[in-house]
Amino acid sequence: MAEASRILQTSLIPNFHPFHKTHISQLRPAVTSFRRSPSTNIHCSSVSTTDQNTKTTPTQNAIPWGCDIDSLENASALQKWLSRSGLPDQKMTIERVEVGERGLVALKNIRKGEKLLFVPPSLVISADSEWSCVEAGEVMKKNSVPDWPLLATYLISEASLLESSRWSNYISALPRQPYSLLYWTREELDRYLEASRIRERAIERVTNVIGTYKDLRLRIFSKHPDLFPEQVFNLETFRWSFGILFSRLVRLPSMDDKFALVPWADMLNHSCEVETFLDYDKSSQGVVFTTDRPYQPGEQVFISYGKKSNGELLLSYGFVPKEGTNPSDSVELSLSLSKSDKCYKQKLEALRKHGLQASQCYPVRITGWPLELMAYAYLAVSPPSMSSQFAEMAAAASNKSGIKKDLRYPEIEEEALQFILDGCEFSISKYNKFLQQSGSLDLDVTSPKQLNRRLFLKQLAVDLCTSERRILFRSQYILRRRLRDIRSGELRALKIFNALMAILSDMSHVKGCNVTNSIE
Ligand SMILES: C[S@@+](CC[C@H](N)C(=O)[O-])C[C@H]1O[C@@H](n2cnc3c(N)ncnc32)[C@H](O)[C@@H]1O
Repeated sequence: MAEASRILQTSLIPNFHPFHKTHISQLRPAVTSFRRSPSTNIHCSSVSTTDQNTKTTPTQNAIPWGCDIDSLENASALQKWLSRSGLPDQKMTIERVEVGERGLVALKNIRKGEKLLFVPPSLVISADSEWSCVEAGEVMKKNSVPDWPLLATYLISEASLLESSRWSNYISALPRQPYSLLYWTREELDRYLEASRIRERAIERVTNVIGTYKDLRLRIFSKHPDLFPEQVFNLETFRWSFGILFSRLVRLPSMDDKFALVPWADMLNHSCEVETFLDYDKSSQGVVFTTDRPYQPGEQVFISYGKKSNGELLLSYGFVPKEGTNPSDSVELSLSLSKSDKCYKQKLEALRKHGLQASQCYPVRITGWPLELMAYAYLAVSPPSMSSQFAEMAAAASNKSGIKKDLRYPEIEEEALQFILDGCEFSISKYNKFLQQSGSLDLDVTSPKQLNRRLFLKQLAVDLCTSERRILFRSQYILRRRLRDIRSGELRALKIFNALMAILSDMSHVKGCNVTNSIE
């Protein structure tokens, strides 16, 4: 899943908008993990988040293909089929693992810098793959459907053909219900992720999946009901196929950035320590990745799904790395212009010129915040007398390159830092509220199955919120310290100034006296 991850960090754009790039690499054990007990069998009943017309019914929820997320039976059938179909002998095998339930484990000693996998292009699913139902493929291509919706439809089409599809062994080993926020209900997102910006990202993603499905239905499926019957091509099957794409699709740089599902390679789990990624290797003519560390027999082999925050990993893959283990972790801090600002309109206009809004989100990391955020803060606090600088502040607050970002306005530095601190503290208070309440959130659940699911989702949310709050705590500490320094510096300067003034006034008093005296 090297590259699969690249795509996942982007949001799905309806109406066939193309997806952006992402990155994938690889890794090793020890780092990540959410404690998912294999015995905790969670069956999520998914419901559409926003769209009433396309709300799913319970009967639609059961996807008649795929397997339980930890099924080794189907995985070993996949392994046998791949070997028969041209996958060379492997130094890894699929096993049940601590991190990620199923994963690839070293069978032999593996050296650092060794190439692994060698999945031939004939075993890779991409937009160019042949459709078992040739007519359906032709219709999709005639309509120039972009890669993501095309692949989502392809997967459903092949899955519905069961054994008649050449991919049946692959599809049988895919999770029946991928872990992903796509499977959280709106109520669950609101309940557990209220404090985190990931909630909005998840809602947006679900909305986009629904939009994409409706678009396909309107433009294509409704015109060819024989090829795309609604019993098969419906919102629930699209939720599944997009869930699979979000958690497994990769981009292969050496294959013209082709998006692909790479059977076998997509059994590799993620760890945050590795930076190499899957790619097509021209010399061996297969999809490979190069290890960046040695592995011993029995050790799980990892890749990286890209430099993603914990929230992004939860969004696409349904897990949260252990607190403090993800160097790419960040939290979205939301800041807004004050409506009571005398220059609100002027500032908003300046922001809009650069594609920004009155409220903006910026990623804050444990190591600090971006220059863009500081520029936005300057703009938000700047007085009317600085209106001639609004344009440069707004430009620097945007993510456009080639613009000077490291602006400094010492005269409003303190206000700007206080503004960011207020934003952090407001956000922290939301996390505090959720984390304090989280113990009592599930008391009303009576069904044990539902309780399992709820506890599981809640634990993910608690892990995410704890890691996001930790970053904010750090920022709060840094901001308070800087403000204290500024203020104590100012105080010192003020004291010196006052002392000087006192001396001067004494002197003039003495002089005055002298003058008076002399006049006298
Ligand atoms: C590309 S698949 C990897 C293979 C997957 N474990 C399987 O058995 O099908 C990605 C999925 O694996 C799981 N996963 C990967 N890395 C993980 C990690 N570090 N911790 C927990 N789950 C992980 C998540 O369920 C994720 O959606």
